Amino acid sequence: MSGSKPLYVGLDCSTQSMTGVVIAALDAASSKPFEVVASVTFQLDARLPHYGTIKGVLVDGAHVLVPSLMLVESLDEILADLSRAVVCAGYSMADIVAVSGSAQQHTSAFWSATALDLPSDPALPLAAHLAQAFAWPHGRSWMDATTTAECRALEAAVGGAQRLADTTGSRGYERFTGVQLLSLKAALAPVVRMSLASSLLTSLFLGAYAPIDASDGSGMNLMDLATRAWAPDVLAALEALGLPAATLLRLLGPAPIASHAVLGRVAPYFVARHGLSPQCRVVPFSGDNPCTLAGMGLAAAGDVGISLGTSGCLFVVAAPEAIRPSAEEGHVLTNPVDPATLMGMLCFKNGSLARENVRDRRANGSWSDFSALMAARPPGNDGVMGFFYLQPEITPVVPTEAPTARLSGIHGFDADDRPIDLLQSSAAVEVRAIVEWQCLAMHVHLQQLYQGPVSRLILAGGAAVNPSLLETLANVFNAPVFVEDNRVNTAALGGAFRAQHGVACDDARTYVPFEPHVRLELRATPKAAAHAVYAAMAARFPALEARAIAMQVQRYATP
Ligand SMILES: Nc1ncnc2c1ncn2[C@@H]1O[C@H](COP(=O)(O)OP(=O)(O)O)[C@@H](O)[C@H]1O
Ligand SMILES: O=C(CO)[C@@H](O)[C@H](O)COP(=O)(O)O
Repeated sequence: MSGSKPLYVGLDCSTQSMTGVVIAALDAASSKPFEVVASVTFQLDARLPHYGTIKGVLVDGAHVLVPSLMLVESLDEILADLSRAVVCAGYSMADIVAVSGSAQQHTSAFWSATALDLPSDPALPLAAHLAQAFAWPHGRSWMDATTTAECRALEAAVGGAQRLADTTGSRGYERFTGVQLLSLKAALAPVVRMSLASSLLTSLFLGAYAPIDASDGSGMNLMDLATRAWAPDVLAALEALGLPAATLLRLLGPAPIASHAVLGRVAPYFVARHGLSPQCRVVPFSGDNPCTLAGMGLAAAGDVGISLGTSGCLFVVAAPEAIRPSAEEGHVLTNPVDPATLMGMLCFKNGSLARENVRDRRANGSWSDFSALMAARPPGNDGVMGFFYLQPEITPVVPTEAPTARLSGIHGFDADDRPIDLLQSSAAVEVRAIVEWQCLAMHVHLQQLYQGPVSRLILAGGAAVNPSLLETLANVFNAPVFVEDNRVNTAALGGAFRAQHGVACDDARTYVPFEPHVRLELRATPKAAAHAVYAAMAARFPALEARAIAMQVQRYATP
């Protein structure tokens, strides 16, 4: 039976999980602009154990990899789950007007076939049919940090880190595609085309290699932020470093496409296998952070979005004249729902997995024990501060030639800034230290990227349910904390909004403003006394962070 309302699908293929959300657009008379009719999710490790991933990735020496077929299979699986949920809700998959979605940013896949060929038999799973379609079984994860030398070489070849940032929105970053491809330059012969995780999913839906969208394209160190085409001077610099521009352009495909474009209709395979309508439109997938921004409806000046997924990412929307890409840290990306504005972003790698490390060592693997330990110490931890580089960190950029893949360590300081061993402190001290460090790092580094006021924080991601984390963020930033009130994955919801927005733009044959009408729920409010404590800690933070990093660099330099 058809539910008769138009449906839009948003998927989110993140580091550890795959999620699907279906929304129904409601008519103008309704008090709500949309309703969530289905929402399904699974963990990649548990659902697809044959790929052997741990928390969504494979580690091979210093490299962090993602099996490309796992991404393919996760699409087939989530559509099967969604189709059951949609029918249960009284709708049909044929009611879906458009699909779009989000994927972990920067993660790559390398194709070997000249054209993407989907199964003609709908009974055949996608992954079985595409088993030979990739030049290598694994692409590089966004967590791969092995390309520090390539970052510095590209920056130098372009004319400096600031020049690369001014052109592409970011200085050289290890996980970005341009430097990753540079490190692979000697091995690229069998590769016909590369996709980001986002454009891989778009390609599957279309049944043909899809262009990369401009928002995920701005996280590659390859796209000119102003023209939204592949940057000629970066291509020339890469050629000078031994990666021919012709090879690169073959791999990348055409210039990035506007994130609100409709690229075509779903391939017949999805009609026959999953019951989608042959008229169902495909709007390009984008990165999970741009989609989270869309799902939060982040628009007002002073709104700061924070995604607490595997990584921790902050973002703000700014007019181009109000935000300058920095050679120090952070990224400027295009806004997936508004071509006239940009998205400033900071990313921290030591987010959820670092907290889990402390939870497992100190709190019996239990988030409620973790919160109880937090509550056992006062805000400010009596002056104790920690720095938890359990994996090579993205922010701040380490000012050294040392490969960041090898920099790691936990560093503690007492109230007088003397080094202490946090592993020897009480469980409560270490638990509070990691949470306060993460919140302070976000606050202090955001000020480097964005100097405007912060009127509210809007949170998303798996850890946005943790009350002690939300309370600490409110107190550190001195701002109320909100979450989107549908209690579904915000990146997937943003994908569904983007599918709907793409259709509106397609129907109007022009860009139309994005109006998500998101409703937010207040979850934490700042307390003046706690904020005063954190303001004093924020003042100590830069010098202690520099000391922590210097200790790591020294450790690396000492054989
Ligand atoms: N109650 C909780 N408190 C803190 N963190 C949590 C809690 N529940 C889940 N998480 C964190 O959420 C993370 C997963 O978030 P999610 O947004 O699903 O990740 P991704 O989108 O990167 O796959 C887990 O690694 C876990 O540490
Ligand atoms: O590298 C980045 C952003 O630049 C990460 O944020 C990835 O996009 C992974 O996202 P999550 O799985 O943590 O949501």
